[in-house]
Amino acid sequence: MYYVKKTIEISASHQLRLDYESKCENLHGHNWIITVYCRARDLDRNGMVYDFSKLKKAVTDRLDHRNLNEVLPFNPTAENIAHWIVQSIPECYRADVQESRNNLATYVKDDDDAEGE
Ligand SMILES: Nc1nc2c(c(=O)[nH]1)N=C([C@H](O)[C@H](O)COP(=O)(O)OP(=O)(O)OP(=O)(O)O)CN2
Ligand SMILES: [Zn+2]
Repeated sequence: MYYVKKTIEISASHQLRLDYESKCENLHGHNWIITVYCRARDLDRNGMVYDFSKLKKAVTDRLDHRNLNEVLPFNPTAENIAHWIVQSIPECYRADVQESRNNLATYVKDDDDAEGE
């Protein structure tokens, strides 16, 4: 199995919809660090699991310099964003979404989800 990992930095705002009072319900921004992990049993005809440039583009085109509430159809928590990235990129099995130095969420595809790879 081959593995690649790409780290991408984006700037984006969000506000969380929560069932308790929180400052995070106010619109605010982060310089997010997103790490995308991909794997493939075989390389493509270019000798790659997934082109690093294309991985960056897949994330930045959709999220960079955006209000995440406007471009994502779910509550934009770090966990939900990590899950969305894994679902959006077929070769991706894990995503780390870091809001700040202190806050990081990871989603890892279940083995059950990986059937048919
Ligand atoms: N499990 C999650 N908890 C929180 C999320 C999240 O996505 N998943 N997001 C937020 C907010 O986006 C907020 O920006 C971060 O809040 P907080 O940790 O309180 O930020 P601080 O800068 O005050 O915390 P430091 O510890 O000083 O970095 C909230 N929770
Ligand atoms: Zn936030």
